[in-house]
Amino acid sequence: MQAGRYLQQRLKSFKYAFQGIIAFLRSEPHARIHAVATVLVVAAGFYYRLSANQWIAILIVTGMVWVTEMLNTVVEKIMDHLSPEYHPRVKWIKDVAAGAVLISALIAVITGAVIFIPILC
Ligand SMILES: Nc1ncnc2c1ncn2[C@@H]1O[C@H](COP(=O)(O)OP(=O)(O)OP(=O)(O)O)[C@@H](O)[C@H]1O
Repeated sequence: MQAGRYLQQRLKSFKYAFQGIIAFLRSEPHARIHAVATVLVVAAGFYYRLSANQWIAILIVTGMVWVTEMLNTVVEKIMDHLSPEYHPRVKWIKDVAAGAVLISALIAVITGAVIFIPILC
């Protein structure tokens, strides 16, 4: 009985998490750009038969970009909700969150270049 209830709760949590991913994809144009980029990179990975290590690198940096972008969006929404008017502290919070996205995107681009440039040249 207890185990059944526990499992039901976990399944509900998964459902809410999936609803969050769908909400993010629906409402954020950035998310759709990431989705297209992810599909292209994965297709290129299969086409060029990447090694296991190359796949691991691609998956880690791709995941990093998605996670930082989603958390950055959450930070923006929280701040817009709590403090819609201009405030230097809000600027700091949003800029640092955007900086996290920029770092993950730069690392992803560099990793992609390290993997795909030797294959293409
Ligand atoms: N309430 C605010 N107070 C101070 N600065 C803000 C505020 N809102 C936005 N900013 C500044 O504007 C920048 C962009 O904020 P915004 O919330 O529009 O994000 P964005 O990157 O344009 O996101 P999106 O494109 O998803 O709307 C922030 O990084 C910050 O420098």
